[in-house]
Amino acid sequence: MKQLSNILQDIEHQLLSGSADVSIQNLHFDSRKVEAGDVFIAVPGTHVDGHRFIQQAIAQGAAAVIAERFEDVDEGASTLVTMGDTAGALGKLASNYYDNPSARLKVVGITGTNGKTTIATLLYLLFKKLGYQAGLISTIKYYVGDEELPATHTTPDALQIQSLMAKMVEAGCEYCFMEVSSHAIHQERIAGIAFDGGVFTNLTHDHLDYHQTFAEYLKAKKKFFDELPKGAFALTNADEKNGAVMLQNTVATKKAYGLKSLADYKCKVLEKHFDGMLLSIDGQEVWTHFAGLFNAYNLMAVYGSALLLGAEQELVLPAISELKPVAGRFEIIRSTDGKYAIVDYAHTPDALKNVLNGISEIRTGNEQVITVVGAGGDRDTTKRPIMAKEAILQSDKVILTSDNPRSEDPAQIIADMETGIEAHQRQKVLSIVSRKEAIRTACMLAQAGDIVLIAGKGHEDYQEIKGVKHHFDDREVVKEIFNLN
Ligand SMILES: CC(=O)N[C@H]1[C@@H](OP(=O)(O)OP(=O)(O)OC[C@H]2O[C@@H](n3ccc(=O)[nH]c3=O)[C@H](O)[C@@H]2O)O[C@H](CO)[C@@H](O)[C@@H]1O[C@H](C)C(=O)N[C@@H](C)C(=O)N[C@H](CCC(=O)O)C(=O)O
Ligand SMILES: Nc1ncnc2c1ncn2[C@@H]1O[C@H](COP(=O)(O)OP(=O)(O)OP(=O)(O)O)[C@@H](O)[C@H]1O
Ligand SMILES: N[C@H](CCC[C@H](N)C(=O)O)C(=O)O
Ligand SMILES: [Mg+2]
Repeated sequence: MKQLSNILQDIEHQLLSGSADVSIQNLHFDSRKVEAGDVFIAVPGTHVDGHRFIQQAIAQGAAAVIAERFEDVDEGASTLVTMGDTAGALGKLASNYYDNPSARLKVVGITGTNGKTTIATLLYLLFKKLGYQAGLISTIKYYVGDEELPATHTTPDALQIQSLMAKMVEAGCEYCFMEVSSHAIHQERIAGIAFDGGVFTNLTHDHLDYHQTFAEYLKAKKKFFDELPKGAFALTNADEKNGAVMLQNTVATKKAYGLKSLADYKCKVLEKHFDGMLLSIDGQEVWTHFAGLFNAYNLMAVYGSALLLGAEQELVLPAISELKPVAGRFEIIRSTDGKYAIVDYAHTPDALKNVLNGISEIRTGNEQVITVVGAGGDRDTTKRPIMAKEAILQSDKVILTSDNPRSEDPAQIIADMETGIEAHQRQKVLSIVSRKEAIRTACMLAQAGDIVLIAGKGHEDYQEIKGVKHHFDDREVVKEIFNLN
């Protein structure tokens, strides 16, 4: 059993009352989970301040409470400790609690607006192919070696991260690949992790509801690289305008991948097809099962990271050649009469533009592109009209529909998207609130050879309407319409 003093190691704090030599059970930052013998850490949140729940945690038998301040608190039998920034300390406390698992793993964090899940998942699969045990923390799933666990967040809270990493160490993993979201950086969910590498993909419009301005969003992403330790690598996208900015103040070893600009890891696209691309990576020809130029970038991030982690090029390239697309990322479903549906998780203007670019690159003739797209409720509203605009620019027909409306009125979200449409484009657009009906209509409008892009939900197997998650899977809906299985 752990003592409170064990978890306070190397963290500046003041003991306000009680003893640090008290035995402790579990750590919690949610008072509702506190049981006798646990430690409650009060952190300021985005909705309420966790400091409001200190008395409740004490009443539930907390052995200790760690907070930035105590106001009108009757400590009872609990030890009280104060420290400057509890949100920042949470990860370190948890790391101490689990015997610093990240120091025993090679941890690579991937950040940027788009491509994180793809790169993290492909790195996990690549290192498994190379014969290592690895862990994955990503939007779709968490993996501890081969054990699959449901994902709650792209980057979960600090306690969950450290607990997952402890399980990875226990399962014999050597590597951990994790997505690092801007929310996680801003909320310090990643504090206390000993990173061995950081990867930057790109920075485009998203999450401005949370970060308010693009400059703040950029600052959050950059903080990740600013705080990487010496000895770690910082791998960036040389062709992205914010790529160099990200590494401006890092002490980590700076490296870059790219297709156009000067870079340490270089790539050329030799051939583009529906079922893959032929790439030249550092002068070596590699067939890949990925379509879309953006995936050449993702694969270069994977390749560069693998080499920086010490893997050998002659083993990495053949393994890359065997990798397959990640669930719901440019997933192609073909009907028996020759129509193509592509299910893709593009839920930002830039991702939508890129995925449509990807489709344009492989169009051979007069195929029509019909795009079905919505936008999530309770999320950045400013991206809605821009997403509609991007969809129209590269589609012959667009059906605006619902994504996850969450607490919002789906018709209003569609109306917000419609403001991005110009009068002369109106005849190209249909609005259908039911996502199933929207997909059905698109598939009916399509002729043999045509491409139906179903964007926004990718791997998701639910649709959240008025706070309730209903089972819904774009891929299942398409297969039913195409009479497959
Ligand atoms: C806006 C946001 O990011 N919120 C996250 C945040 O919660 P919060 O700050 O809002 O919590 P709060 O309700 O204000 O409560 C503050 C504190 O009081 C505590 N509390 C609260 C009530 C109580 O009775 N007792 C108590 O102790 C809470 O446990 C918390 O510690 O901290 C929580 C714990 O880490 C997260 O679960 C929660 O994620 C919410 C659910 C969420 O939806 N987040 C999304 C936006 C998110 O993080 N997304 C990114 C991906 C984005 C992307 O790149 O696409 C992700 O990494 O998943
Ligand atoms: N490198 C890239 N550049 C631009 N767009 C991309 C890139 N990689 C993927 N995309 C597009 O973005 C979508 C989301 O990809 P992915 O899930 O890998 O990103 P993510 O960063 O994990 O997103 P999230 O923040 O939602 O977890 C894909 O379905 C594709 O349309
Ligand atoms: N991680 C993103 C996922 C968005 C997926 C899209 N389908 C939506 O619901 O908006 C978010 O939570 O903003
Ligand atoms: Mg992701």
